[in-house]
This record gives sequence, structure tokens and C-alpha cells, in this order.
Amino acid sequence: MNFDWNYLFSLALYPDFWRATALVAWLGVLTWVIGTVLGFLLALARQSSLRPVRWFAKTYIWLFRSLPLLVLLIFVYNLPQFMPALGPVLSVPFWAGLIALVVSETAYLAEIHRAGLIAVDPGQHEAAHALGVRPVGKYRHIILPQAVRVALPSLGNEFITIVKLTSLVSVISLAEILLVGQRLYTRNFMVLETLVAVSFYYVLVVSVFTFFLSRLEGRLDISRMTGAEIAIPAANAPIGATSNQRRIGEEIVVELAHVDKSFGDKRALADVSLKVRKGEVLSIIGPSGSGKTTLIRTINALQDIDKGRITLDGNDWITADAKGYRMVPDFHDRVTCLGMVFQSFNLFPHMTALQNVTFGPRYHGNRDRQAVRAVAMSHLARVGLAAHANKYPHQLSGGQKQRVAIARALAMDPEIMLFDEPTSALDPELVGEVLQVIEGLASEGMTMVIVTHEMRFVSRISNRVVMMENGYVVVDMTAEELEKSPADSRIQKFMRQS
Ligand SMILES: Nc1ncnc2c1ncn2[C@@H]1O[C@H](COP(=O)(O)OP(=O)(O)OP(=O)(O)O)[C@@H](O)[C@H]1O
Repeated sequence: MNFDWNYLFSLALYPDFWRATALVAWLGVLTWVIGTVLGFLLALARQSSLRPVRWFAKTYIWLFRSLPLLVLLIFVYNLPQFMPALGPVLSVPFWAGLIALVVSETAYLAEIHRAGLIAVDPGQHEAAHALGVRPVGKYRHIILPQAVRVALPSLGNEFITIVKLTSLVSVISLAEILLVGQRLYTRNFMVLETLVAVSFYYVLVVSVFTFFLSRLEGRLDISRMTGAEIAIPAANAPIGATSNQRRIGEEIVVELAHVDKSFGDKRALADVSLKVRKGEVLSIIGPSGSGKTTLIRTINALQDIDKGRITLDGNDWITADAKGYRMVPDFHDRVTCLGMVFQSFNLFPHMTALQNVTFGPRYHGNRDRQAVRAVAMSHLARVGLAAHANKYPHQLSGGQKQRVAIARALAMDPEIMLFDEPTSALDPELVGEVLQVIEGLASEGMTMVIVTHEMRFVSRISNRVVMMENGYVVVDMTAEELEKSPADSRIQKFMRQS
């Protein structure tokens, strides 16, 4: 028996195949889009802190990944036998097929999204928190764009799987590509020729969508973003003065009272009490693991506490007692007065330097785009990066990234800046440029708390130094007291050794 090429080529124009191809494409796209949205919600539910929500998501994923699609299809199609009210919808093969596919695929797509969500650096959540971004805004502007980029290749792959799975919908009589082919070869027995045509139409659908998805992937690829086309907006004059404006007032900006925090058996903070006055530059030093980072992170609630009280401008801010851990209700609005700079920068990788700096003010309701951009440019100029405003973080050096992070915190017009080991992740040659910016801020009178291992910098810039050991504040002295302290004192010895 010869392979009938003429018959095969005639199938390229067979209208039923084209109708079935459109149907498969439509069913595939609808399943993928609905499943992608529901899958994302399910992935979020899987990570929820609420146990019943987490349990529901886990059970759903377990159940519908275990069930064969064929079983589900037949089940959904026959559901009207028990629920006649569903008849008008479920007795239509397209809708029954769509529902079964969505129910099944949502479970797989949720796991793909979960992988995307897990891949987003935890520092991104922390940076959002420090900028006072609420959960919905955080997921919308920061986490989702990054998670989708990671998940997109797998999401695209799942689309191909869905297209192929649509062939199963033929069991409930949907006239999709395979069923059209089956109807043909059961009449003319040209099985191979018909199946080659069937394959062609599936490959066509998959190829068209693969093309569009790979274009989308390319557009979302952060490493390919250059931002070169965006015009650099005009800057206001650099903010900040160069003269020494440091004045230490009596006003207490932040106060920690009897703060305790343990991680299991490890007491990271032990009855810590501390006051930061307006205009003061307070450096926190101490050996590794002494509790410095934990301490600074408690101030803006990046770290909860077991016991104690933290006040901001003399008002309640954070409290932990027998009733539990509590932040003030308007925490997200007020946390912006605490500018936070992280050891690992935590810039938003999908935003340019300028967008990183404008994000906070725009999120918090400043609608004057031009004014926000101009102020942001001034902050970038202040840290010496106006010329790099349109670069993405991956195009910047470590020192430049950290300076953008400083500009981002400054854009919220903070009352106090918190620096958590701002130079620890930098190559030695890049440390100086960041310290210079911090020194500039100090000379402008900015209130700052700095956790650092840079002892020469501590001596130069601080007007108070706190030393920690095993969670305890063991030394708390002014710069003058430090200067006069004996060479064999605990702090002097530590500073010499570090
Ligand atoms: N999330 C956590 N889970 C468990 N233990 C933690 C956690 N965070 C901190 N610790 C522990 O608490 C102690 C204090 O840690 P912290 O990071 O505050 O120290 P540090 O003085 O900042 O150290 P380094 O200078 O090395 O950064 C350490 O023993 C650390 O292992």
C-alpha cells in the first residue's frame, strides 16, 4: 500500500481541520490563561500563613495531580446526571472540556508559580516591607513581575502540554483535531496520511504560540533590559548640604526598652534598651553573631520581638508582651520614616535605578510623576549616580547598587536611616564610595543607626557607639567617651582587633 501524498496535501485545505485547529487553540489559550491566574492564587494560598488555606491548596494540588484527565473529563461531562441544573453548560463538550482541563491544569500551574515565587529573593519582600508597601502592592509591583519571569518558560511548556491534552476531549465528542482525523480514517482507512495531517495541525498551534511566548520571554528578560531609550529627566539641584549641619537634639527618635528576642535556645537580644536622639549617628559594633543585625531589624519590624517596647517619636510603635507582638495600626504608612539600607542592597531588579527610587513615593500616593522623577533624580545626584538613572541593577557595580539603595530610602524623606552592614557585601575597592555617601549624610545632620564592621569609619563618623556581645549591650558610650577610654578597655581592644 502506497503513501498517498495527494490525499495528504488535500487535507491542508480541509475546512473541518482548520475549524478544529481554531477550537484547539481557543481551548488551549482559555485553559492556560484561566489556569495561570487560578494557579497563581493557589500558589499564594499554598504559602499562606493560615493553616486551613494552606491545607486546602495542598489538598487541591495533591488530588487533581493524581486524577487522570480522562477520568475527570468523563466525570464532568456526566455530572448533569446528578445535578441537572448544570446540564445546559456541562452537556456542551467545549465547556465540559474547558472546566475539566482548568480544574486539572490549575494544580500543575500552581506548582510552577510556586517555583517562581520561591525563586524571588526574600530580600525583595523585606525591601517592600521597609518601603511600607502592603501585601497586594508588594505582589503586584514587586513579586509577581519577578516570579512570572522565572516561571514563564515552564508556563509556556505547560501550554504545549495543554494543547496536546485537548486531544483527550475527543472522548466527550468535541470535534477537535484528533476526532476530525478519526472520523476521516474510519471512512477511508488512510490512517497514516490522516495522522500526519493531524500532527501537522497540532505542531502548527504549538509553533505559533511558542513563537509568541519566546518573544514575550525575551521582552521580560531582565538581563537584556538596558533602559537606554528612556530619556533622563531633568534633576533638581542635588539635595543635601555639604556643610556640617550635625546637631544632636534632646528629642528621642527611636527608643527600645527591654527588648528580648530568642531563636530557639539562642538569645539574640537580651533586655536591650537603647535611645537614638535626633541628629545622632549611632554605630552598633560587636563580634559576629552578637545580635547587631537582629537589633536593627526589630526597629522596622523586619524582625519580631518576644518582649519589650519600641517607640517612634515618643509614640507607641511596636510592643511585645503576654498579649503577643503588635505593631501600630498605621505601621505601613509610618514605616517610611525609617529608611532602611540592606547589606545585599535588595534593589528591585526589574526596575531601573530611577524607577527604584520613584517607586516608594509613587506607591504612597504622589501622583505628580514629573515632580517625583525630578526629586528622585536629585537623590541620585546626591549619591553621584544621576548619569546611571536609566540603568537596571544588573548594569551597576555593587557600590553603585548600594548608593541607589540609599537614594531609594532617602526618597521617602526618612527621619532616620538604618544601615545594616551596608558595605559587607562589597569588594574592598567599592567600600569607600558607599562610606563617603553615608559620611555626607552624617554631615547633613541625618539621624542614623549603622551596623558595621568598619572600625575606622565608626571612629570617624559616630557620635555614639554601642557594642554588643551575646545579645547584650555591653558598651554604650559617646564618641568623646570612646576617645578617652583606656587602650585596654573592652571596646578599644575589640576595635583594634577588627
Ligand atoms: N532567623 C534566624 N533564625 C535563627 N537564628 C537566628 C536568626 N537570625 C539570627 N539568628 C541568630 O541570632 C544571633 C544573632 O544574629 P545576628 O545576625 O543579629 O548577629 P550579628 O551580630 O549581626 O552577626 P554578623 O556580624 O555576623 O552579621 C546569631 O547567633 C544568629 O545565628
